[in-house]
Amino acid sequence: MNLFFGKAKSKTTAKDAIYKLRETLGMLEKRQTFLETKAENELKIAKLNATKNRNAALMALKRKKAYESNIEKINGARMTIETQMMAIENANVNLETMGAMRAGAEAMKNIHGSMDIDKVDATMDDIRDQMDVANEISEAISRPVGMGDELDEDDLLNELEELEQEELDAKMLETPSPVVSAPNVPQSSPGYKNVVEEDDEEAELRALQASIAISSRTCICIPAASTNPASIPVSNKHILYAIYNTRTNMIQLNILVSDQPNDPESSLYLHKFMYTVKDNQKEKAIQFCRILMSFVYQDLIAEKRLKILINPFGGQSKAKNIFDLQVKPILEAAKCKLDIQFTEHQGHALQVARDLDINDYDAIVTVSGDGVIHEVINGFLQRADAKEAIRKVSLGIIPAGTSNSLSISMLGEKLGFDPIHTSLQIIKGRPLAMDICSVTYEDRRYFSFLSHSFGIAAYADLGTEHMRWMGDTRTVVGLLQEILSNKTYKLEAHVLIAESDKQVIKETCRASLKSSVWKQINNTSHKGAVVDTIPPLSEPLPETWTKIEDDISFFLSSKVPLLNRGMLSHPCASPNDGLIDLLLVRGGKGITKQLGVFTNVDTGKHMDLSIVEYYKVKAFRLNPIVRPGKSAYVSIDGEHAPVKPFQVEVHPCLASILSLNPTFIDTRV
Ligand SMILES: Nc1ncnc2c1ncn2[C@@H]1O[C@H](COP(=O)(O)OP(=O)(O)OP(=O)(O)O)[C@@H](O)[C@H]1O
Repeated sequence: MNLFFGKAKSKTTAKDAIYKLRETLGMLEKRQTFLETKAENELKIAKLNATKNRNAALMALKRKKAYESNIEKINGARMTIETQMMAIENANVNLETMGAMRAGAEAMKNIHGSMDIDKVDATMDDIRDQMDVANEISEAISRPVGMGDELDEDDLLNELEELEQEELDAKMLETPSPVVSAPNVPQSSPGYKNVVEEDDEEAELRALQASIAISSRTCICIPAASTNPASIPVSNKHILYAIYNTRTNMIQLNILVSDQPNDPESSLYLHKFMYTVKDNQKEKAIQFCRILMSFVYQDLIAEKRLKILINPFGGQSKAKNIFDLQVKPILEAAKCKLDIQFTEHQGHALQVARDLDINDYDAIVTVSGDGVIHEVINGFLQRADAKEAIRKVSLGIIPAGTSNSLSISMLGEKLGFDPIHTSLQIIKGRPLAMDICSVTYEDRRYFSFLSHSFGIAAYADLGTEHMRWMGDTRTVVGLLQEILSNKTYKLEAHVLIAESDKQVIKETCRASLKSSVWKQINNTSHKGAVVDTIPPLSEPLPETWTKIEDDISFFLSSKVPLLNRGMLSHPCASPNDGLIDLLLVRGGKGITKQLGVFTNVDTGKHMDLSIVEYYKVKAFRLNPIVRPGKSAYVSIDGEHAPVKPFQVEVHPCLASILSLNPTFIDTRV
C-alpha cells in the first residue's frame, strides 16, 4: 500500500507540478501582454504632452518605466518556471533513465554478476549540480526590482526631449513657411536688397540685430534656405511676435507682410518666418528675440488678454467667418489670450460687460456692428464700479456690422472694414481716450458713443430697415427719398454751445490732427457711477443755453466724423475734445440746396454751405414735435429711441478704445 501510494504519488506530483507550472506560465504571459499595452499607452500620453504639458509627459514616462519594470520581473518569473519545468522534465527523464539503467544494471549484474554503483552516484551528482545552477539562475532573475528608485532622471529627460523633438519636427513639417509659400514675399524686386548668403546664419542674425539697432521703425527679415535670399522691409508695427525655441533651436518671427510696403492701405498677410540658429548662437538668439519684442511693443501691452464678443447675426451674418478665418490666426500669432463668446440675444453683450471680471482682461473686443459696442458701453456704465471698469478695460473693434461707423472713423473707409488691419489695431493699439454721452429721457438714462438724430437723417437710419439687403447704401437711398420729398420736422431744442464759428472749429480740428499727443483717459475721479452736471430734464435750463425752435431737415449730432461710408457728416468730430459736433439744417431751404448738402457730404465740403450750421456743443435738450398724422424717428447710435423730450451731455475721456492713432482719420477740413 505504502509502496503503491508512494509510487503513485511520486508520478502524480511531477505531472501536477508541470500542469500547474504551465497554467502559471499562461497567466504570467497574459499579465505581461496587459502591462505592455499599459506601457504603450503611457508612451502615447507622454508623446501627446511632450510639448504642451511637460509635467504630465514626465509622469507618463515614470508610469511607463514602472510597467516596464513589472514586465521585467514577470520575465524573470517566467524564466524560473520554464527552468523548473525543464528540471522536472529532466528529472523524469533521468528517473526513467535511472530505471532503465537499473534494469540494465540488473541485466548486467545478471549477465556479469556485478554493477558499478559509483557511476550511478556520479550521474546523480551531475543532475543535482544542474538543479543547483538552475535554482541560482531563477533566484537571480526573479529578485525584486525597486519601483522607480533606479530610474535615472537624466534618462527620463533625454527620452522626453526626444519625444518633444519628434512632436515639434512633425509640427514644423505642417507649418506653412514663407520660404515654401514665397509668392507673397517679394524676393526679386529692385527695392529689396540681397544681404546674406544662404548658409550664413550668423550673418543673418547679425544683420537682423543691426537692422533693429539702426532704426526703430523698420527691420529686415530674410527668408531662410532660399536660393536667393532677400531682405524685406517690415514696419515694427507689423511684427507680432519673436520667439527662440530652445528645443528646435530656431527663431520664429510672426509678421504681417504688406504686398505694397509703401502704401499704408495695402493688404497685409500673416507669415511665420523660421531661422535655424547655430548651437553656439543660442544666447544671441534669445537676446535678439527679447530686443526685438521690446522694440516692437515699446510700452504697449504684449500678449493682451481679450474678451471676444461675436454677434453671429451682425451685418450680413459673416462675423463668425471673419473671426475664425482672418482675425483669430493673427491674434494667436501675437500670442493674445482669447476668451471667445457668441452673443445669443439682444442685450447679451450688455450683460457680459456688466458682469465681467475687469481684472481678467485688457480689452473687450466686439466682432460686430456698432449695436454691440453700444451694449458693451452701457453694460460697463451700469456697474457700481462703472468709471473704473470702463477705464480699465479698453474697447477693441473688429468690424462685422453694416455701417461700422466708429471703425471707419478710426481707420478710414477701407481699413476700417478690414479684419487684418483692425486686428493689428487691437494687438498694437494703445488706449485712446473716448468721450461718452449720457442720454436722459423722463424715465430712463443710458449712454451713447456715436450719434443723436432727429429729422431726415433719423429716417434714413431707421425708416429704411426694410432695405437692409442694400447694406449701408440704404441710408443714402433714405436720405434722397426725404430730400426729394422736401420733408421737414418740427422741434424745440436748447443747446449749450462751446463754439459756433465754423472757421474756428476747422482750425482747431486741423491743429489737433497735426498733434500726435495721446490724450489721457479721465483719471481725476475714476470711482463709482457717471453723474450728469446739467439740470435734470424736468428743470428749466439757464439762459446761457441757445434756444432753437424751428422746422428742420437735419438735427444730427455726432461724436465721429464718418457715420457711414461716403457720409463724412461731421468732419471736425474728435474722439476726446469733450464736445459733440452738431449739424443743423433748417427747413424751407429748397430741394436744390438740400441736394447740395447731400452731394457734398462725402468730402465734408457740405460744412461750408450757408444752409449748414455746425456747432461744437457740450450738451443739448431736444423736444421732437410730431405733427398730427405724421411719423418721426429719433435715432441714438443708430438705434430706435423714443420720440419724446430727451437731453444729452458729453462726459469727456470716460472710456478708451484700442487705436493705432491718437485721433480720428484726417478728414482734410
Ligand atoms: N444672437 C443674437 N440674436 C439676435 N440679436 C442679436 C444677437 N447678438 C446681438 N444681437 C443684437 O443685434 C443688434 C445689431 O448688432 P450689430 O451692431 O452687431 O450689427 P448691425 O446692426 O448689422 O451693424 P451696424 O450697427 O454697424 O449697422 C444689436 O442690437 C444686438 O443687440
